[in-house]
Amino acid sequence: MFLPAGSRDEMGPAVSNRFAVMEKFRKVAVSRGYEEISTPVVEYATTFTNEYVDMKLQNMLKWFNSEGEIEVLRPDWTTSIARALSSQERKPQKWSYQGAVFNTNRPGMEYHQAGIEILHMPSLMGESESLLMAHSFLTQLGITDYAIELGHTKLYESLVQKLDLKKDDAERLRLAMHDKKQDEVYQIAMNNGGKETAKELAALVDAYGGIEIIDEYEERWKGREDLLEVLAQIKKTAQILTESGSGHILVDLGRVKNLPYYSGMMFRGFLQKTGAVCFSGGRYDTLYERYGGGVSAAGLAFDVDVLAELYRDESPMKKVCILASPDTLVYAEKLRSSYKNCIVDIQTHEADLGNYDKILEVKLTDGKFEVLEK
Ligand SMILES: N[C@@H](Cc1c[nH]c[nH+]1)C(=O)O
Repeated sequence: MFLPAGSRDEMGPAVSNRFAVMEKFRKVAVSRGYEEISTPVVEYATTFTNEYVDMKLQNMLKWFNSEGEIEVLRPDWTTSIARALSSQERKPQKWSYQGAVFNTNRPGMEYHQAGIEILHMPSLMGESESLLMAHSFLTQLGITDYAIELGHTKLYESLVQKLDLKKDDAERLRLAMHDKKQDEVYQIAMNNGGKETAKELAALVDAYGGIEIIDEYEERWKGREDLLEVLAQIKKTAQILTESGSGHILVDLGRVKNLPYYSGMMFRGFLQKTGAVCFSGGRYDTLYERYGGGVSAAGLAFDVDVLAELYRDESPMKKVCILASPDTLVYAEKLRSSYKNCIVDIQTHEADLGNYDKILEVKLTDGKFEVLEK
């Protein structure tokens, strides 16, 4: 009633689990050599709607500023970070970040990401590091049953090039491909070009599953060096991940971009229990063209809300409660230091005492302090 539709308050474990996930992320990122970056939550809309990024204004939380320019609440970290880093030296860089992103399409409008961006690293190094970092972070969170899905923008895009598609049809086809609507993909392709391409694209809808799909497509695409090169990249990445003990690997050769700026390999992490996407990312070299020249760039972002929902503290601290009054508070405060690595909560008798491992009461009788265990 007192909040705009979609906005919500959070309290208790929903908040503490999120912070716990964020703390673990920070530890892993810092230990792998990432520097930290933060950009403002309010940006110009054009940072995200320009032709290089091409995100949809309709999904952004926006208003006019006093000069009549549209400002938005950050809908995407990757684009903001590209803006912020556009004038940096051209040498390998690894950045990590965490915070809210806003999108009117999502329930709650505000959601939380923790992510990494890797710049000026040779091809495959950025992709592999992103995924190895994901593995290491998920392992720290105790999540081992997840799958990594690998795809690449160039497969679908090079097949579609053979069609003569207007902008609207191109978007319809992309959506049909994204939703894996095979009949619709076939029809749109048929109406805009040749039967051969329609058949190839329809088949690509099903090119989803274990890594062995690559072998099948190596046969199918014999002689098409550009496509074979992409398959080789996916295969090499899968091999690096498998040899490093990372999650179960899947490929989706028919995957289309979920964000307009991807320009190479794309990846997602799925939790096997729920099927939820817990991270998403890819290569996006062309995003930097807006700022004067492409840059080798890859990264990914974790959905902190999805991870927080799963989070369980494996070794929770013991909870000690000390019951005190204004007369015994100073003594109780000193008593805290006797309980190292514990949560020490000073409370009064009105507190709910059901949730502690130990309850003590400080009593003052005839000028003497006494500690009683309850
Ligand atoms: N910004 C992307 C994730 C990403 C980070 N770097 C590259 N991609 C997203 O929100 O899904």
